Amino acid sequence: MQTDQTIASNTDCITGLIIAGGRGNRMGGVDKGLQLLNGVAMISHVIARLSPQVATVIINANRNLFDYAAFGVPVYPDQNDDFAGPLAGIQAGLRHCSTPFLVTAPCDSPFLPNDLVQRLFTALETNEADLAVAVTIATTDTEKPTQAQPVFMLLKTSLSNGLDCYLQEGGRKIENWYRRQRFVEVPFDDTAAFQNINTMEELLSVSAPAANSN
Ligand SMILES: Nc1nc2c(ncn2[C@@H]2O[C@H](COP(=O)(O)OP(=O)(O)OP(=O)(O)O)[C@@H](O)[C@H]2O)c(=O)[nH]1
Ligand SMILES: [Mg+2]
Repeated sequence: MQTDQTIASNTDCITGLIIAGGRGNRMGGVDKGLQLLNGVAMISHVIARLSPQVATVIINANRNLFDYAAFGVPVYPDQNDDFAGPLAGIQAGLRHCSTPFLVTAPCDSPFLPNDLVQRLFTALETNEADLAVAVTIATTDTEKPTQAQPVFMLLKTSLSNGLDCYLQEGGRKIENWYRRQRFVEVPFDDTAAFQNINTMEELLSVSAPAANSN
């Protein structure tokens, strides 16, 4: 059984990487992590949720690096400036990670679960995997029964060289990469916690309930 002490020591060996290196095309090309949600930058919501779950937090961003640095955590851009996708952000995170594990989360999912890291870590250890990925379970019959949430993953830092090779060879798809590893998919039934904000309409619609709530 997992005690408070083992959970605390697990936290010590995990760095949290918030990936904010995208172009934000669907939001009109803005830097999504810096957009305000209920008066606070989206990345601030992610930092607040993730930091209690890890030893230290780092940010991957490709624009407005000084603005991101103002949140008080180290900021690292992708190795190249070709916007190669989230795996390039994970590569940057792995390069600057000094713990044996890295957990990743995107900057545009401000409601991520408070038990994300603990559940990914437990599944990784139990299954003797090198990588654990969150998967959400659909609540209605009409949706796909499960949906991988691959930007939410916990991985061993030792996968860094293999990821370098995959990117070097032109690999870009995060699912294709993680499926080549010893991986485990970890089901989460709270789909709302993984809500992803990609457009201005979505940003406004998630702000509204909080503003109207009593
Ligand atoms: N480091 C890095 N992260 C990226 C890149 N492209 C996307 N991401 C990140 O991957 C995650 C999911 O991407 P999207 O939601 O599609 O974000 P996006 O690419 O900024 O948005 P769109 O341009 O509208 O697709 C977010 O955390 C993005 O910041 C990239 O080229 N480099
Ligand atoms: Mg997104």
